[in-house]
Amino acid sequence: MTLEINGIKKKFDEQYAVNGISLKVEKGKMFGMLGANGAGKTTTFRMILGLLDPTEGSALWDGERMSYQRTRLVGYLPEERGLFPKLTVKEQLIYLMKLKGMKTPEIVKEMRIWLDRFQVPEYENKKLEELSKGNQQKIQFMASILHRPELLILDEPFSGLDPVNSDMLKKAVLDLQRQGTTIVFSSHQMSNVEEMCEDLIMLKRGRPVLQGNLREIKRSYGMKRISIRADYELDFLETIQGVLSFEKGRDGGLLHVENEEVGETIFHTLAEKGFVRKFEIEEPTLHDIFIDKVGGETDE
Ligand SMILES: Nc1ncnc2c1ncn2[C@@H]1O[C@H](COP(=O)(O)OP(=O)(O)OP(=O)(O)O)[C@@H](O)[C@H]1O
Repeated sequence: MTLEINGIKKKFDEQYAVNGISLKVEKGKMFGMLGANGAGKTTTFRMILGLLDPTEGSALWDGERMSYQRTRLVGYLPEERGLFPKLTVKEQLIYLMKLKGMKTPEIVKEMRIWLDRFQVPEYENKKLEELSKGNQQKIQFMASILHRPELLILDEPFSGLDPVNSDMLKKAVLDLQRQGTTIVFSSHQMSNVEEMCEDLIMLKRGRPVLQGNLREIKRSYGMKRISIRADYELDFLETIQGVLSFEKGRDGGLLHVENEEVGETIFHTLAEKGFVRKFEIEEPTLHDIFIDKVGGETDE
């Protein structure tokens, strides 16, 4: 079972929101979709789910387009959370999961397992509006997975969660992956993608600007980051050719340079000037790469 997207495009009012994305996610893999606001992530998800028709190209799960008849196969955590504030947790999960073809006793059983796991068993009969935003999100997550989908699409699952809840959700997502669920998720928090995904795509204005295996991307990315500690003024580093940025720290700084050779030049320059307490060349973080590729701007 594979998620396969072939040259997908979506045009709204003469403008392409998604403009030629192709990718493959094998069963049991976790795939990250990154991009600034408006880059086309949600539109891509909606096409995978069959909620929007592509203008061109196709999105297939296990060789077929997603359709209402195949709804049980997929779970979706939408970015604009869609629960009923006046219904209790139990009422809405029963309503939503019946739409996925589950029966009430099975829903209640699974719901209790997950409420326990999320340490909120007392919420079963509470109205959604009585819950904090973070706890509402746990319920929304449950609504995307109680039916044990093969393919799980999570649009910004960690937004608005405190570190404890974020960790709890992260563990739950990783467990589902271990059990064989194929997961695609978007996040603005690069550290989560870095921790969880092997493969990713980075979008800018609906087009891929980077795609592939995260480790490979980092290894082969020209840009490097260098942490320096030295006892003398380092401002001159900014003027060296190939230096992309310099953030001054208390007794040193963090440099981004075009490539490793620039790093070597800097090392020799520093060594001639005096004692260097620390000089470390590292691969860029995903955050560095995102800023480099997408520029930190929004696409809207
Ligand atoms: N139904 C629609 N009609 C017209 N334009 C749309 C529609 N849906 C999305 N767009 C436009 O398509 C572009 C991509 O939007 P999309 O929601 O897919 O981005 P995104 O990457 O999910 O952004 P965010 O990170 O803010 O959620 C935006 O410019 C948006 O305004």
